[in-house]
Amino acid sequence: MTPADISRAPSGNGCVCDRDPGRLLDVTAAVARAEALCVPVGGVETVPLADAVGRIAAARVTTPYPMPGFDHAAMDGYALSSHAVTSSAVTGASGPWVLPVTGVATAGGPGPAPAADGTRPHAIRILTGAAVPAGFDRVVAQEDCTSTDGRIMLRRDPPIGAHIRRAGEDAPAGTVILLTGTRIDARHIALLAIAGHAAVPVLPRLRVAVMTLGDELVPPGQPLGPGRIHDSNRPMLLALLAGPSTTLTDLGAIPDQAAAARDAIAAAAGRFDLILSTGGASVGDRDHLKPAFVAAGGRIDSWGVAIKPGKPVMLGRIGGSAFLGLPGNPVAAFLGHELFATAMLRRLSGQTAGVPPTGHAGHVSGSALPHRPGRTEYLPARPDGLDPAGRPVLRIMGQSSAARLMPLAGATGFAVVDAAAGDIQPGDPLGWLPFSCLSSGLQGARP
Ligand SMILES: Nc1nc2c(c(=O)[nH]1)N[C@H]1C(S)=C(S)[C@@H](COP(=O)(O)OP(=O)(O)OC[C@H]3O[C@@H](n4cnc5c(N)ncnc54)[C@H](O)[C@@H]3O)O[C@H]1N2
Ligand code: MOO
Repeated sequence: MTPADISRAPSGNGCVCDRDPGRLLDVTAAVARAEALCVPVGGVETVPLADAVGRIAAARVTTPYPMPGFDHAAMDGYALSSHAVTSSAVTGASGPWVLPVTGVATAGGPGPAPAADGTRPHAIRILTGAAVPAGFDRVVAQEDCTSTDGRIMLRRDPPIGAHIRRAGEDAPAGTVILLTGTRIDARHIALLAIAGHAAVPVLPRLRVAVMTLGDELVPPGQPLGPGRIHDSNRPMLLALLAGPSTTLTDLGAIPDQAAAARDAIAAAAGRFDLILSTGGASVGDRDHLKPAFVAAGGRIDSWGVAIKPGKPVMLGRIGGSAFLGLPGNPVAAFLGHELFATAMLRRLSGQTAGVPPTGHAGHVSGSALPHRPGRTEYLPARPDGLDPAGRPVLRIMGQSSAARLMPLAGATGFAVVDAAAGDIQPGDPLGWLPFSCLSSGLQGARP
């Protein structure tokens, strides 16, 4: 196909998709479509625990043991035998009681030897973590008794089970300790380790590629000519996407030429689970993304989402890859990652939904904000205390713009203005979408 042919392929609002091309998609519907373009990856790798942080569990894992594995002392002190009845409720007597101490149990130690004369001890010394020997049913902390000449004197009456952690009280043997689709973090590593698992089944890394479109783009470190800018979207997206569960490929900056965009997209098709681009997504004469994508053999699912910033988003599939075409404006590209790329990566890795695209409810605006009904608007913001009614307040970081990186850098998430809302007054409700790079990122798991 020649560049002239490519320029005749669908452009502007004329996407190859099954909806009214003149209408913008609602953000929740657009995220659902983005997810639906992604087929969960198969396959399993087994990795040692040391390499498992950030990977996605490919199967559920159970504990072969009860956790804890045996009854053990929760305090340093003395274990009392079940026949050393001290309770005033049982004996009618009241303390203090004096008991001989005739053995010792330490964590990991063999425990007290049986008495040669067959007598049954009343009390043994026991240290935190030591198995409670058979026949003992209470532990008294050493602070709660006095010890002299191999005897202890108790003033208080420890109830049955005092300071004993029971076998299986955390989880019985066979309990599922890791769900398929969980993004593994330090807590899961601890669970796997205590259950004796040295390795864990995880999904293969997701293959993700990033390209930027634009004649004006110059890599950081190289001199700028007139009208040129340093490419910030590609390093930003690569930084957002970097992690143990992805293998990233930098496809570089592609000039604003239809054939160059087509060739770059065709060369990437099918080699990755997800391909992201920024720029060239709008309706200008040099915005080649849509026609080039079609010319490369891609199927456009949808184009145009009712969000601000970042309206000209293209979703599609090409050669087995899901494709996300984001606008060039840096805040729009960042938001597109938060809304669409994170949802697509979750679906590819078999995870359940994370934060809804309209954010968590319950927050309010700290200031008046102009808003025209139509698009869901995302404003860089940060939490700023509670209002008199106890509701969390969001402070907007500077004037709204699709291109200003400074407010974004000062924010910890997006305040979300409902598409149907008019101008916002202080105290009006806003959604809250924390940045994925500040939280644990991909969330949720399926059983
Ligand atoms: N007539 C219309 N014009 C525009 C519309 C529209 O509906 N009608 N939509 C506007 C909206 S909304 C957006 S968003 C932009 C997005 O357009 P593109 O995706 O084609 O992006 P570009 O034009 O290529 O770039 C926009 C802006 O961002 C800068 N940029 C691009 N790439 C990078 C990068 N990798 N790193 C840093 N900055 C980048 C670029 O220089 C431009 O300033 O279109 C509106 N126009
Ligand atoms: O919706 Mo586009 O990202 O402003 O300016």
